[in-house]
Amino acid sequence: MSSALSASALAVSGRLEAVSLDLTPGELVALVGPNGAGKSTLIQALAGLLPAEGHVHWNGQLLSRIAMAERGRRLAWVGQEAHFEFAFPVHEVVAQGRYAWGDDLDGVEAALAELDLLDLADRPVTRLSGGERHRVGLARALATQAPIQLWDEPVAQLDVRHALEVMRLARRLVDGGSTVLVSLHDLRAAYRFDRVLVLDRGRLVGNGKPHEVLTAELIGEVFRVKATFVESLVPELPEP
Ligand SMILES: Nc1ncnc2c1ncn2[C@@H]1O[C@H](COP(=O)(O)OP(=O)(O)OP(=O)(O)O)[C@@H](O)[C@H]1O
Repeated sequence: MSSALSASALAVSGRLEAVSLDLTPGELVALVGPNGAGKSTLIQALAGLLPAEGHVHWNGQLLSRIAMAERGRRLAWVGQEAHFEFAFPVHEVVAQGRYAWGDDLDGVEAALAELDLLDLADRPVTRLSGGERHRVGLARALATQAPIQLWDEPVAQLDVRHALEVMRLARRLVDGGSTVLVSLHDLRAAYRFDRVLVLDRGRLVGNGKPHEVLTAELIGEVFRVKATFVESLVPELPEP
């Protein structure tokens, strides 16, 4: 099996304990765990944004040996905080996703449309709502056209329709051969992923198919809640 991104014994002192995992092309992977479990730390370490022990390889190549611009073409990261310091218009922020490609604007318009930002394209990014800013961050990552997308809690602040659209986008990307890793707190949503990783106090305690990993027992141990499997309201996007 070819591996898009693999981590071996990835560790950050006090935050992440020797995590090893493989992310394969065409796979939609959820990362769950309680507050402080290390989800953001793991995502940042995988993206090479945080000094960490251990190794991250991209298709067998050490990520740290890959030049920055090349990394920017291969891997996109969306942080948990959608904070923008400067009042650039939304379309310019999204176009920043193209820097690693030498400033061509390929896909910027499509990314704006995908994240429902066309009407906000000229608005300074500092004058958007929290959810709108998150969508700008996602649009910028999408504009990179990087085959590995690492998204840290991308839907936590989105309304139900935009959240579903982001999940549909993630599914379309993996159907096209990309690898998408998404951290989230909604365990019901995690059930719809191809694979679930569970972090608990910096340790990877679950890695497998949702129904194998997200058992009532593990949920009880890790999240300290009682989980029961019942029918419930399921919002879905209407047929196109
Ligand atoms: N900049 C930092 N310096 C030192 N420790 C940090 C830093 N950021 C986070 N931590 C600690 O590292 C641990 C993991 O934090 P992390 O943000 O990765 O958790 P998380 O699973 O993403 O949590 P959440 O669900 O609250 O977003 C926590 O104990 C946290 O307090």
